[in-house]
Amino acid sequence: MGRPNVSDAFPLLAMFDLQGVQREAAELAARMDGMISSVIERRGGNGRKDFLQVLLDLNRNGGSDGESYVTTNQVKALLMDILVGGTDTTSTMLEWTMAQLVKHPDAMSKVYKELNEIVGQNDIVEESHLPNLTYLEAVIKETFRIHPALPLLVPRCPSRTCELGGYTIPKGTIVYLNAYALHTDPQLWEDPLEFKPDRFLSVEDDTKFDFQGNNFQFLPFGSGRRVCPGQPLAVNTLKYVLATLLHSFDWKLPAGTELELEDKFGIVIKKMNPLVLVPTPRLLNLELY
Ligand code: HEM
Repeated sequence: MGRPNVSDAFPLLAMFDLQGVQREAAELAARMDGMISSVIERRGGNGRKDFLQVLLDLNRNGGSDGESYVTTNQVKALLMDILVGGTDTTSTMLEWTMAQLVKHPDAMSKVYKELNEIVGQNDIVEESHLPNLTYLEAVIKETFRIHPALPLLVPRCPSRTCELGGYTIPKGTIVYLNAYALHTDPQLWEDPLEFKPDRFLSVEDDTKFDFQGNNFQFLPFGSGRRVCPGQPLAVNTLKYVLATLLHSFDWKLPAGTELELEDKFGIVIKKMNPLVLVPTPRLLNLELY
């Protein structure tokens, strides 16, 4: 799954399902539905208060207002959204960020310096450190700029004919928005293909390039009403996992190997070859591991 489907670009071909994507998707959806149903059945009412339990309580008892009720199918759809939307994207971005840091030792040293200052080598990374890791955040933004996980975002389809930038877009047209082209447009970015995290630190207004899609120059999570609903979770997870991996270990390529940054075309743009790195502990107190 996750590969491009020719029927998305040529809807007339959809009925033929030339690549078998629709059939495969239906089979996978049925398997995932089975998996999620069994998780829900096994959960019962064991008092754990996590996201699933909140949804199940709403499903079984309704909200405190007696109205905010969710159906079992809605619970399943939400879990499916998190699994499908949140796993490949986050792990892919983690891999790209580590690859860019290994490729750019200057940036890597600055991340280590920041971690030493903010966290310290006698401590482990806590959620409270994350807002102060500003250089790491710039590294993440620069990686998102050069490697947006979903370079064409989610396709749009206007429900009525509209005018946009002097073009008429007929009702029902499938519109793709090329975020990668915006992220690497030489009219918008200086040295667009160079990895330069500092560009995000030198802007005076730090909300100029936030992750929320308010600036059409930078759309790693899309924009508007289809903007990624998992954005805050994704950014915090990425920051926390990266900070912990980098703070705890030095990372080197295995001897005799070279790093390449080739990508593989798909709905989520992944590295062509998986990144392989060798970790060496760097914390002063081994009990922290
Ligand atoms: C680094 C991680 C992630 C990246 C780069 C990413 C990126 C995106 C992008 C670009 C879109 C399309 C937005 C648009 O077209 O305007 C999207 C949609 C979506 N994302 Fe994410 N996402 C990430 C993590 C997550 C997580 C953790 C979740 C769930 C917990 C999630 C759930 C979704 C869903 C459900 C949609 C579809 C929204 C809709 O069509 O209305 N994503 N994501």
